Amino acid sequence: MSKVVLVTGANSGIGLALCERLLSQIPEGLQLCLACRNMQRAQAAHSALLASHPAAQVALLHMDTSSISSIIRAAQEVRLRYDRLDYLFLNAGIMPNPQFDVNAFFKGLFSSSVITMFATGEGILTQKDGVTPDGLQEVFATNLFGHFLLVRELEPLLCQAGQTSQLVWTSSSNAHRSAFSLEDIQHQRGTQPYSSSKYASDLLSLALNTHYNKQGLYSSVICPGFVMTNLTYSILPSFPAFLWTLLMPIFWLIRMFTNTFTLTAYNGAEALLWLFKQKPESLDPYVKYHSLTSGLGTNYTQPHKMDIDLETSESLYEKLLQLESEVRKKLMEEQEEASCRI
Ligand SMILES: NC(=O)C1=CN([C@@H]2O[C@H](COP(=O)(O)OP(=O)(O)OC[C@H]3O[C@@H](n4cnc5c(N)ncnc54)[C@H](OP(=O)(O)O)[C@@H]3O)[C@@H](O)[C@H]2O)C=CC1
Ligand SMILES: CC(C)=CCC[C@@H](C)[C@H]1CC[C@H]2C3=C(CC[C@]12C)[C@@]1(C)CCC(=O)C[C@@H]1CC3
Repeated sequence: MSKVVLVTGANSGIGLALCERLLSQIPEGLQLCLACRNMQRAQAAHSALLASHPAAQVALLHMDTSSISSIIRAAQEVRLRYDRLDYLFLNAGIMPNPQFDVNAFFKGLFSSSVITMFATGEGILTQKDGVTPDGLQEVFATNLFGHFLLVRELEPLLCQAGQTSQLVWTSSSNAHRSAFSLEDIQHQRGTQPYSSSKYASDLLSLALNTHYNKQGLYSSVICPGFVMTNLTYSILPSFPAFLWTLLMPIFWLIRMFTNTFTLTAYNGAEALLWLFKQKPESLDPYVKYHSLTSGLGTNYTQPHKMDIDLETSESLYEKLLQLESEVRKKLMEEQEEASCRI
């Protein structure tokens, strides 16, 4: 039976590396669907995948995870195209306008928390968030809420009698409880929307397990480690990509002390691939699966307990359901208004 796999943010970085690795390891019986916001980049990714795997079944889907109407349209299209969905990789993510605190970085270098700093980026990164045309905070909408809505829209495919499906969230070691507040789930008031959105995805994954396991749907989270991708290049904007490459020897050295420096998208996708091969019933909903690379360059996956609890995850879930019904109502009103005008 052919497995249907949908990957958001599949045109670059970790998402694209996952697709490449899946096609290499599972050459037959895979239907890949690349869900991307930029169709030109999606087409380039499609061509690259087909160049190395000419017989592969790879389809493209336009999806902007920050836009409610785009998610609803894309999900409709998925329901028309496929009669099952085995894996949904919720990978698209942004970290807009990152601010790198150089002082905190140098202080951190000579402190006892130097390893934590390199492993999680804690204390050295903030971001300036924006607002989407739907009126949502951009990071929240892109990284979390759009994906939540997607899962809800694809429920009929994901929760079918007699089969299991897996959701896999690309979370981060930068997901900190301290950045998240139930009173401000969109992180309108803080300066760490990225960390907040990733912590929220850890919580949401737990809640989805609570509500959907009985229907055969399982959710897990991974951390790819520190990977050099478009997202990380933007952290030091005045630092062109080739200069990052020049830093590679330093990064390899740091990897001797923290195996979280996976560095390449191929390595970062390790835990995603590992999860693909697991029986979802055997996974621990309180655990984040980390892609790690040893000093000698060996890739492996390691589980780490997350700093999450059931009560907070349930409260977040309730709030997301509430927001979902609000945005759906608003969308209906807008559609009615538009049809009246015609
Ligand atoms: N790199 C790292 O060190 C780490 C990354 N992560 C997470 O890994 C995931 C992948 O990021 P990474 O590969 O590093 O970075 P990339 O920037 O290479 O990939 C991000 C992908 O998400 C897509 N995307 C962004 N916004 C949207 C949107 N609104 N709708 C649809 N797609 C969108 C991008 O599309 P486009 O090309 O159009 O921008 C791109 O394909 C993210 O969730 C990130 O938070 C987690 C921990 C560490
Ligand atoms: C020598 C030198 C210039 C080191 C680079 C320092 C920092 C730019 C990186 C050290 C740890 C990195 C890291 C991330 C971004 C870049 C660093 C802060 C992330 C926050 C990127 C996004 C994530 O989801 C987690 C990463 C953790 C580690």
